[in-house]
Amino acid sequence: MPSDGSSNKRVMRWGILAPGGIAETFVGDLQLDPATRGVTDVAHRVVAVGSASGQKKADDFVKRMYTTKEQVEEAKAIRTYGSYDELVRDADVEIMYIASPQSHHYQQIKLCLNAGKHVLCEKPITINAEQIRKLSALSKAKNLFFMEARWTKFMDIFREIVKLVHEDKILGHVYRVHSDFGQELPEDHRLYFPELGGGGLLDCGIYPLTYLTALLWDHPDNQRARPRVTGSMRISPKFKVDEDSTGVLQFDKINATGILTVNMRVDLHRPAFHTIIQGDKGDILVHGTHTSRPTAYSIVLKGQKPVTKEPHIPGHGFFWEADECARCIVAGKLESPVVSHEESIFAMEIMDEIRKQGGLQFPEQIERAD
Ligand SMILES: NC(=O)C1=CN([C@@H]2O[C@H](COP(=O)(O)OP(=O)(O)OC[C@H]3O[C@@H](n4cnc5c(N)ncnc54)[C@H](OP(=O)(O)O)[C@@H]3O)[C@@H](O)[C@H]2O)C=CC1
Ligand SMILES: O=C1OC[C@@H](O)[C@H](O)[C@H]1O
Repeated sequence: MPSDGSSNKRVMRWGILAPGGIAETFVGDLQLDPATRGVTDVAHRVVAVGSASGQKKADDFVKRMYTTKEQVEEAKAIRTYGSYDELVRDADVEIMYIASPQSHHYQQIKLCLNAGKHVLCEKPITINAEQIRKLSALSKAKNLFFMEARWTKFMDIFREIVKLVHEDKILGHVYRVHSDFGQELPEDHRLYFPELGGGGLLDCGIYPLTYLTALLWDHPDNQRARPRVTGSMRISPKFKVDEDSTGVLQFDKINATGILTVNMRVDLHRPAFHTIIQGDKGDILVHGTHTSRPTAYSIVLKGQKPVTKEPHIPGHGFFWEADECARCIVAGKLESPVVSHEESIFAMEIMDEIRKQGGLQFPEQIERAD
């Protein structure tokens, strides 16, 4: 069956800008039949792919991603381009998925919005808060939907954990959330290049920050009151990016502390948990190879046997954010309440503050917001 399934569904027509590593995972998820996740109202179809490295790279991407007999048939209708300027002029594309390094997001989001396309852009949305503030205003002026691809927030398991804490209050008063992202990376990885917006904080720190934001900043009693922030960074003298960063967020209104840690030299979280939520009744430990993709959680209440839950994830998990984009666009919404512009701006303000205290500045050409 083609990925758009039955004709009753609203099929969103996607353009893929920068077909690299993560674009493969994203398109792989778009190809899954929505019925496998119980979705019947929306579906997805890639209609165009554009690579700045040449049309051949876009062609190769399509060949690699569309391999079954039905997919090969579907791929015949996909247009490929050797530049982003040509891609954004494709009149059939409704929404653009931007999958380039963060250094390029600001300019490319502007390109897409100015061409009249809705936008889903990979995380971290920009290099700093000034850039995302400007993009938020531009998307509203253009009447276009725009969202940071903070996919973790759309996962069923993530929503389940937040519900247990906020609505069911199973941990009682939450005093502390500590979330970590550690991964050992080779020194030729893009995260070792400041001109690509490298370093641990922006690229991986966004996930621990997502947990702190959902659980504490968005706690019903906190009402998005701003935390006090203390930041610390160990910047590599050789690579000029942060290899290890910490942010401590004090939420005085709810008497709670959020701690985010990130590291590019050691896999801190394997095989244990990466996030611990601690209340006066016990803890929730969140597991998964990556903090971005929680796969299980354990509830450890005082005096009770720990209980571990591991819900089935029917794919990688990117399709949920894609479904949200489709539904918002159909409903005429310019942003999603799940990853709002306010939340993306808040995250970049926290990152700015940690970088200020830690002493990390990126090259001027990627910090500018003009
Ligand atoms: N949601 C998630 O789980 C993940 C998200 N990400 C995010 O996705 C984005 C892309 O990451 P990833 O796929 O690993 O990146 P890649 O290194 O695979 O690059 C992706 C594409 O970006 C363009 N690109 C790469 N290097 C450069 C450069 N030096 N200058 C200009 N353009 C470049 C190329 O596009 P072209 O072919 O057009 O030249 C390339 O195909 C990042 O923002 C990252 O944070 C990354 C991993 C996981
Ligand atoms: O978003 C991400 O998640 C997985 C990591 O390996 C990657 O560096 C990061 O960009």
